[in-house]
Amino acid sequence: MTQNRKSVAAVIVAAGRGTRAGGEIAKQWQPLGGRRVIDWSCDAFRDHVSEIILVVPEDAPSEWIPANVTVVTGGDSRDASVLNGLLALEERFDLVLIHDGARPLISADVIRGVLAALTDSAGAAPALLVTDALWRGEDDLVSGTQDRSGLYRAQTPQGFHLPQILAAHRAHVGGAADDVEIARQAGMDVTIVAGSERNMKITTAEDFARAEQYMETAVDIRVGNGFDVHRFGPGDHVILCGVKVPHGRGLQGHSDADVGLHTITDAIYGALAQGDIGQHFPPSDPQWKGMASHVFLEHARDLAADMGFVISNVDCTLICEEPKIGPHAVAMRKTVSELLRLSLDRVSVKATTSEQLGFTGRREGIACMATATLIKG
Ligand SMILES: Nc1ccn([C@@H]2O[C@H](COP(=O)(O)OP(=O)(O)OP(=O)(O)O)[C@@H](O)[C@H]2O)c(=O)n1
Ligand SMILES: C[C@](O)(CO)[C@H](O)COP(=O)(O)O
Repeated sequence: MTQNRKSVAAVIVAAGRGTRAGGEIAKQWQPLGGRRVIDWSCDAFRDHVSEIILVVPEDAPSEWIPANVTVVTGGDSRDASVLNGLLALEERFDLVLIHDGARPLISADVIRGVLAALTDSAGAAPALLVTDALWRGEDDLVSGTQDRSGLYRAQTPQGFHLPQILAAHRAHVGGAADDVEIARQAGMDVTIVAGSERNMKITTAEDFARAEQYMETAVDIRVGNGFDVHRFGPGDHVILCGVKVPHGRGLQGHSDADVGLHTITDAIYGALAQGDIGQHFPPSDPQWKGMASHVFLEHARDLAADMGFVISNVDCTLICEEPKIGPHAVAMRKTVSELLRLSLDRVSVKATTSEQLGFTGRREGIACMATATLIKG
C-alpha cells in the first residue's frame, strides 16, 4: 500500500463527456470485457493505494459508482476535475496518482514504476517514445515534417508529492493537457517512466474493440496446489502415479488409493477453483469404491479443457521412507504425461523422505504434494 513508507492515494477522473467516443452514456460508464471501463480503472489501483477519489459528473446516479471509492464532483475541464479530486484529499497523503478513468488497462508494473520514481523526483509519469514519422498536414496533403526525436506520448497515472501538486493546481490559471504540464509550470521536475501500449486511453468508439483485443491477449495463468495422505494397510503393492510398485504393504483408501494421482487431480481442481476430489467423487458414493484413480485425473483434465484452460505442467513430490520411488519415477512421469496428454518434460515426479520424522517417517503412510499450472487457451 505504500512506497518507501509513504502513504498513497489515487484521483481517478471520470467527469468527462466522452464526446469523441459517442454512445448514450460517456465512455467510462460503458461496458468493456464484461464490466464497465471505470470498474477496470478503479480496481487496478486497489493494491497500490489506501484511498481512491473518483471524480464524476454532477448528475452521476448512485448506481454508476463502484464500491469503495470516495466520490467527488468534477468540473468543466479535466484540470478542474483533478483539482476537485486533490482538494478532497486535503493533505492526508504523501503521494497521489492522478489517472484517467478512460485508461482501463493500466498495469501494476506501470503503477509501480511511477511510484518508484517518486522516491527521487517531485513527479513521475509513464510515456512511450514516438516511433512513427510525424507530419503536418492540410487538406489531405502533407505540408511539412516534424522531427520526432525526444517526443513522447504521455499517459497516466501521473504521480506527484501531494502537497506540491495541490499547490501547483491551486496556482494554475488556464487549461492544461495534463498534470505534468501544471507541475512543470510550478517548477517541479517530472521523471519519465516506461508506459505501455496496453495503457491506451479510450477516446473513440473504435478504441473499445482495440481494448477488448488487448484483454483477450492477456495471459491468464492459474496455479493450484494439492496435498493428500494415505495410510498403509495390508497388501503386497502400492499404486503411485498410475504405476504398480511392489511393496510389503498396500495403501488404504476408498478408491485404489493412488495418493500421487489424487494430489495432482486436486492441484488441477485448485487451479480452476473447482473444489477438490472429494467434492467431485464423494467417498460416500459406492460407485467410486476401488476405482482406478486415472478416472479422477481425466475428469480434472477434461474440466480444465471445458473451462478453456491448457495444463502447462505438473510437479508432484511423494513423501515416504519406502518404497523407493527413484526406480519408478520415469514410468510414473510417463503415465501421468499420457493421462494429461502432456509431453514428458512438462511432468515431474520426485520423492523425498521426511528424515524418519512424523507419520511418513514412522512408515505409517505416504503423503504427496503437487502443483499444477494452467494457462487460458
Ligand atoms: N471535465 C472533465 C473532462 C475530462 N475528464 C476526464 O479526463 C479523462 C481524459 O479525458 P478525455 O479522454 O479527453 O475524456 P473526455 O473529455 O470525456 O472526452 P471527449 O474530449 O471526447 O469529450 C477522462 O477519464 C475524462 O472522464 C474529467 O474528469 N472532467
Ligand atoms: C492526460 C492524458 O491522458 C495524457 O495523455 C490526456 O492528455 C488527456 O486526454 P485528452 O484527450 O488530451 O483530453
